[in-house]
Amino acid sequence: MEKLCVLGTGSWGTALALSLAKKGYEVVMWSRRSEQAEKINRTKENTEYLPGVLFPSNLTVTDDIKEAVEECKMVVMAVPSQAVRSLCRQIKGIVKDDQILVNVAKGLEKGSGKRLSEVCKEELPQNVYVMLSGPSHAEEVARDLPTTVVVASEDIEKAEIVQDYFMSPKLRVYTNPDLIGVELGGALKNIIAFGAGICDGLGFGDNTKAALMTRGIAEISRLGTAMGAEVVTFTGLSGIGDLIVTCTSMHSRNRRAGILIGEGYSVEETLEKVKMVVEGITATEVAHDVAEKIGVDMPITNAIYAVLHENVDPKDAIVGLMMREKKHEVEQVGLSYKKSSK
Ligand SMILES: NC(=O)C1=CN([C@@H]2O[C@H](COP(=O)(O)OP(=O)(O)OC[C@H]3O[C@@H](n4cnc5c(N)ncnc54)[C@H](OP(=O)(O)O)[C@@H]3O)[C@@H](O)[C@H]2O)C=CC1
Ligand SMILES: O=C(CO)COP(=O)(O)O
Repeated sequence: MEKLCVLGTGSWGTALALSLAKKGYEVVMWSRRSEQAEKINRTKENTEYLPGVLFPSNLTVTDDIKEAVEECKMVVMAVPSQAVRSLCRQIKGIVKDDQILVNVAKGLEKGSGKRLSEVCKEELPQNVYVMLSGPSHAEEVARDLPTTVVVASEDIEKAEIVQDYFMSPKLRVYTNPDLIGVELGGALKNIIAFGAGICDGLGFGDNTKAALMTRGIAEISRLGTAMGAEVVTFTGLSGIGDLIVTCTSMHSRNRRAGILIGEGYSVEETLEKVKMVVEGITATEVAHDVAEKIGVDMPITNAIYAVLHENVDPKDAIVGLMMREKKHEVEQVGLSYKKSSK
C-alpha cells in the first residue's frame, strides 16, 4: 500500500486524508499536538475539527513530522496560510527533492504579500509545488458528497500525478496551469465571503449578496490579472465556483465570521466563537496593501478593511459602496462605448 501524508489535522486536512484513505493509500497525518494525535488514534475520530466521521484503519496520526513525511511521493500541507512558511522550515532537511508539495491553504503571506507558492519556493526551492483549490467544504467532502476541485502547478505533469491521487467517484479533480490565478482566486474569495456574511448579519437580502458576489469577482479579476493571472481562471472552480460556495454556505468560517461582525460582535469575540481559521480577515489586510501598492481599485476589499481597521460601521461601509462615483459595468466595454459615441 503506497504511503501518503497530510500535515495538519484541522478540518480540511482531515477531510482530504479521509478521501485518500478511502482510496486505499496508507495515510499518515501529522499533528503538532501529541495529545491530539493520541486521542484521534484512540477514538478513530477527529472530534475537535470534524466530528461524526470515523477513521479507517489505514489512516493514522503521528506527532513526529519525520515519520509522517518520509517515503511519501506526495506531501499535503493543510495548515493556515500564515503557518505555511514555518511548516516548510520544519520539513526542510526531512523532505526529499522528488517529493511533491501540495498546498491546500488559501491565502497570501501577511507582511510580504507573497503568494504561498512563492513562500514555498523560497523555503524549499527543489520541490515541485502544486496548489489544490476549488469549492470544497471539508464537512461535505468528508461525507462523500460529490465535489470538484482543481490542482494547479507550473509543472502540469506533477499536477496530473496529484490529480490521480485524489480523483475518486466522489471527488472530481481538474488540472490548471495558471497557478497564479488559482492561488489568487482561493485567497481573495475569502474576503468577499466575509463581506457576504457581514451583509447577512446586517439583515440584507439576496439582491445584496448577488451584487457583492458579482462585483466581488470583478475586483478579484482586476487584482488577479494585474498580478499575472489569466482572467479565464476566475470563471472556473477556483474563482467563481469557490466564491459561490463560500458566500452561500453555513459551513464557511469566513461567512460565519462576517455574520457575527454584522451582528455587532468584535473581531476578537468573532474569532473566539468561530474557533477555526478565518483566512478572509488577514487576506483583506494583505489585498488592501498589495492593491494600493500596484494601483488597483478594490472598493469592496477597501470597505471591509475600513470596517476591520478604521472603526467604520458596516452599515456606513455599504452606503459608501453604493454611493461611489457612477461607472460602466464592464470597464473595457465602457471605454469602447464612449469612444464610438463621440
Ligand atoms: N475547511 C475547509 O473546508 C477548507 C479549508 N481550506 C483551507 O485550508 C487551510 C487550513 O484550513 P482548515 O483545515 O480548515 O483549518 P483549521 O482551523 O480547521 O485547522 C488548522 C490546522 O492547522 C494546524 N496549525 C495551525 N497553526 C499551525 C502551525 N503554526 N504549525 C503547524 N500546524 C498549525 C492546527 O493545529 P492546532 O489544532 O494545534 O491549532 C490545525 O490542525 C486554510 O487556508 C483554509 O482556507 C481550503 C478548502 C476547504
Ligand atoms: O475554502 C473553502 C471552501 O472551498 C472553505 O471556506 P471557509 O474557510 O470560509 O470555511
